[in-house]
Amino acid sequence: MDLGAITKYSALHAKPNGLILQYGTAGFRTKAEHLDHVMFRMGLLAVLRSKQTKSTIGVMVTASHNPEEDNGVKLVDPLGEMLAPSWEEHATCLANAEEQDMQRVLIDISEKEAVNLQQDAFVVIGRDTRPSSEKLSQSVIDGVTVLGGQFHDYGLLTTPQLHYMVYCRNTGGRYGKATVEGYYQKLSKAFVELTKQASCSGDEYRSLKVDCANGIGALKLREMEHYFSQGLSVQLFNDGSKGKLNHLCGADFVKSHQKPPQGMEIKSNERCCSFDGDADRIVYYYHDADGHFHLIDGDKIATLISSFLKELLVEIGESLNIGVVQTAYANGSSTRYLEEVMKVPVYCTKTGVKHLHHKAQEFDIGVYFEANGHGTALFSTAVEMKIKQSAEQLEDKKRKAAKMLENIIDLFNQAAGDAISDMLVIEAILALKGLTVQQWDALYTDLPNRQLKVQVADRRVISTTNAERQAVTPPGLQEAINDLVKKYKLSRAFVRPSGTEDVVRVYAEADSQESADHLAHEVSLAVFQLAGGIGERPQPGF
Ligand SMILES: CC(=O)N[C@H]1[C@@H](OP(=O)(O)O)O[C@H](CO)[C@@H](O)[C@@H]1O
Ligand SMILES: [Mg+2]
Repeated sequence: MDLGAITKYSALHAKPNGLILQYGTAGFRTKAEHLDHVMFRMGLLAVLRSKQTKSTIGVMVTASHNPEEDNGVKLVDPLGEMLAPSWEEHATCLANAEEQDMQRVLIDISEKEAVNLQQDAFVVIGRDTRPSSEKLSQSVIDGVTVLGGQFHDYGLLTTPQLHYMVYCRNTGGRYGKATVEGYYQKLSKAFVELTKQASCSGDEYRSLKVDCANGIGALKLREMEHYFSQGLSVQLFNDGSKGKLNHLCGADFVKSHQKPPQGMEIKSNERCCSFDGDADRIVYYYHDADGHFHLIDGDKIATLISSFLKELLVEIGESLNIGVVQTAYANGSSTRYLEEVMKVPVYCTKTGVKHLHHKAQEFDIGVYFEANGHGTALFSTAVEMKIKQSAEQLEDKKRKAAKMLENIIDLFNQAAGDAISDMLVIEAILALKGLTVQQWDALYTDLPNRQLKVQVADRRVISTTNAERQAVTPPGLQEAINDLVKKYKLSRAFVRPSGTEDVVRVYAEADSQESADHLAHEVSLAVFQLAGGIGERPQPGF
């Protein structure tokens, strides 16, 4: 470690005095102008992690669905997954060290993690389309080079594409080729094969309107579209040519406001979807003949996918264990449908995809989705091998189903939730099953629900248990919630401190929108009173 060089370069990426940031659910995220030193230091950290794991590590510069002025950074571990929790702590320490303490913190991390500093390091970098991203990714590169690491800068990429690259590079190309071209080819080949097998859907089903949140998804989908145009034609909206990133559009806007994005004209019963700013989330929606908006969120996507996979397994005659992983935000109707109608076991984890991803790895086939549309399906190596064999050995109908499953496996991005990959999976399933968007929506009816935010002095006063569904502290809060929930039918409510914003989130659902709204409001008041609310008391009405 050339400590002299590190100190010299670090001074060029100086940390603003007193600024403290946390490596949160999705890495560091804040106003772009506060992030230069964090980027440089994450370049350093990625080199240490790469040396320690003897693998390629990824660094993604993005702030996903946040406003255009924000930015962020996260590290991607060897198999394309999120950074290990112990390294999240190192990331926080390193990002917050004052200039004069930097060297010591770097040495501490190296010693604690037994990093062999003589080991080679390789880091791959990607960035989204924010105006600040190019310069910030250059700061990451500065950090990588000053510690003697080698790197490949992919430039503009969706977040899941970067996860894919890392996974490919660390598995000797078995997962796919670590190029954008390789990504397009792998997914498109699987998709076109699948749609060729679809007999029951006419051309009218094969087109889709896509709101790209004025982000990277637009660029990448445009590059990719001709690879799969045989199976699907996409019409892009909010492609970044005029609107602002994530402003009044994108998956997060559509899900949280439960209304269509601006800048997209929707005719009744047309199938539409929205990506978020870095294209790792997707939600679907349509207007019915009466002009009512219908949202099809991550829960319904998980239901469509898991029911299709289950049907294929039955046809092939394989009894593999399949599980669905959700968070407390999953609509109660979806959980009930999965468990009672589909007879699929459902598990609930804490919020944040890393928790869902890890749980999903426990099954032969694990399908995980957050209600907001971030998710994918994971297949164990044994399952992949078994299905490949079946696709060659079995007879006729069974072989056809095995072949279909083989292609579906290839179509999923198993490194991370991926809007483009999920979109193609959904389109393939709808085509193969001959389902319209309305028929898909009709699988079950969502319980009306409401999400609210409450400002408190210190959100850490709220601690939770049971996958965040019950509050342990402050005293009396859970009892108050229990009493309120009892007043409504089919009701459920919980509160938790957000991991990405300085707020407490309140979630409520009940048998009518009015009840869900009332319950959410009453729970907000309880939080305000018992957990140190600040500012104006929560007001009714939305
Ligand atoms: C209710 C909700 O949607 N929460 C989001 C949000 O986390 P919070 O910890 O709730 O702020 O951002 C996370 C990162 O993008 C995402 O994983 C999660 O689902
Ligand atoms: Mg995102």
